[in-house]
Amino acid sequence: MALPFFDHGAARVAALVRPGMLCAFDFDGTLAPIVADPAMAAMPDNVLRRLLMLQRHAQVAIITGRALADITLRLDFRPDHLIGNHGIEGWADWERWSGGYQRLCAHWHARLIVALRDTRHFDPAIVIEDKTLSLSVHYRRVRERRNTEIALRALFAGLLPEAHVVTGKCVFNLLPPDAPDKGDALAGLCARYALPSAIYVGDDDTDEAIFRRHRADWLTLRIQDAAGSGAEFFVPHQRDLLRVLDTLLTHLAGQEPIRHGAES
Ligand SMILES: O=P(O)(O)OC[C@H]1O[C@H](O[C@H]2O[C@H](CO)[C@@H](O)[C@H](O)[C@H]2O)[C@H](O)[C@@H](O)[C@@H]1O
Repeated sequence: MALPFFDHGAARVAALVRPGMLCAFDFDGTLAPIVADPAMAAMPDNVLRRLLMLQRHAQVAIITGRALADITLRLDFRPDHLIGNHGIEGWADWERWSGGYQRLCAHWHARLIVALRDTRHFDPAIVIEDKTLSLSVHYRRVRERRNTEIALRALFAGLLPEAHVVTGKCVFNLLPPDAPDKGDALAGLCARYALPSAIYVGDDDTDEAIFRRHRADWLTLRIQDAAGSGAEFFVPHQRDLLRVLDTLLTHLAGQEPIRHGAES
């Protein structure tokens, strides 16, 4: 069970936070507030300012479910590491071995487009986000979410080869079954760059691939607690991210916390 970060996290932060560590974040719902239209998601300036300050003392990574082509356009800074498509995209050699994933996703995409044309069974507000190496099937704007979830799950169960389906916020993510996940991505970064420790902040089921690893050199934090989450700590709201970043800055740089308020 995850513990409230601001009540119970101090000792772990003091033990793990040190210069040169990795500070890694999910994007949607973590660095950027959730909005109804995925195309409108953006990181607020007060988050950007803190990430830039963090980069003076630590390496900053973003590990997102979005495609790299998409996330790159949404960032006004260059993170030290950027991994897309839930852990698949962004490695030095990923293009060499990702052709199979592209073909698989193109095949699923074609099947889903045909099936979703049947508006007796599927709400026309369902939207497929084609990310080349994975698909996201969004249903935020449908009339009946519960029925839509049931109908979509039945549709996905008929896909061959079978997809690895990860739920999210009004979305089903369809991933190649043998693809690396976010846990592999974070472990890969730590190993490749010999990083002394890592903190990871995420908000979603796709981040559980990191949370459930329970490594002593990782501190994991979920935005909004969830039953069964493997995260070590949680904070209740996305807006609490600012205080989390300030806590890290205070430990990394001995910096006075930034005042919270309208101008923060
Ligand atoms: O791993 P993440 O960076 O959190 O990406 C997860 C998915 O985020 C996006 O969808 C979610 O955010 C949208 C914007 O706030 C929201 O409209 C949608 O309902 C959410 O599911 C993104 O569109 C997906 O590709 C990511 O997989």
